[in-house]
Amino acid sequence: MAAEIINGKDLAQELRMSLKDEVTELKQKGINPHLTVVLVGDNPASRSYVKGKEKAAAEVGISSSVIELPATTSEEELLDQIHKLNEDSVVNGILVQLPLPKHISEQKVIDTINPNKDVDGFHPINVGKMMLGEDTFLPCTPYGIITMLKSRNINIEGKHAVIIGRSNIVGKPVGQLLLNENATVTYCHSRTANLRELTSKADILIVAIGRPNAITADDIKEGAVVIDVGINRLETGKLTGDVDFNSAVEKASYITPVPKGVGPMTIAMLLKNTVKAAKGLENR
Ligand SMILES: Nc1nc2c(c(=O)[nH]1)N[C@@H](CN(C=O)c1ccc(C(=O)N[C@@H](CCC(=O)O)C(=O)O)cc1)CN2
Repeated sequence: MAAEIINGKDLAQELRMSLKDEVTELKQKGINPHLTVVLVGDNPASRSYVKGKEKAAAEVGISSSVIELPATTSEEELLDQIHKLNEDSVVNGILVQLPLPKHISEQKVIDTINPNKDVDGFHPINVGKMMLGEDTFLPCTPYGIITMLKSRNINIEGKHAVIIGRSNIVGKPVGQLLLNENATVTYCHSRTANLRELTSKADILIVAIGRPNAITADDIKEGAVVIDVGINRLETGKLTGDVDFNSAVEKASYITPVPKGVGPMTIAMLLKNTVKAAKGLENR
């Protein structure tokens, strides 16, 4: 039987609707969540993601501002900008769109963001808290993946989760979040030997390779849950994931599509983190 498709676009829409109610209540208490996104350079994909973030924020009543800086911006100028945003009491959430131009250290920039405004959940303090299982801002894509699994009551505890990819944004943190839910986690990456031997044992397979259709039905176990994090733009203009959807859908129990899978959830979780950041102020 073909897998159930977990539609991230629909789930993200549901989440936005419930966030909208929460934001309305916060505003009645005088709390106005505000997100500031910093975009450096003119990467068309980044620009389009930032537009998506602005639109989604407006939909739930979160005010947002975008600071656009040229690709020639120096690291020092960017860090100065972050310091200003850290000090600005109107701003609850700060997000620096990645990737940054090569001459700027992404880690230095992330380290400079006030951890209480780090709605991406990338600051080392927030990463540490996540590892310890403490309440914190969770990175948006991994948080979206866990939310997708929970939306279908997919059992994580005791399951073997295999992650392909070890980026700081997706691979590493999603493995940690699954471990926090008592999964047994295996990380695979470009140097992994016998990849198929590992992927074919996965109850939950998270694919974040960055190569179109790299994983096919032959790589997965019958009944596996397959989460495709890849977003690859083909020469034809078509968007495709890292998983060969047409073959995998016949073997998996659940699968996420691309587009309309994990991508929209990334933005929904960012809004959730921004509301959390604004609520933090209430408790101080
Ligand atoms: N500071 C950050 N930078 C980046 C992050 C991040 O979480 N924080 N993640 C990615 C990009 N990203 C959000 O920033 C993102 C990627 C994809 C989507 C999305 O909705 N994709 C759609 C398709 C959109 C299209 O047509 O191109 C989908 O999958 O349906 C949203 C956000 C890297 N940078």
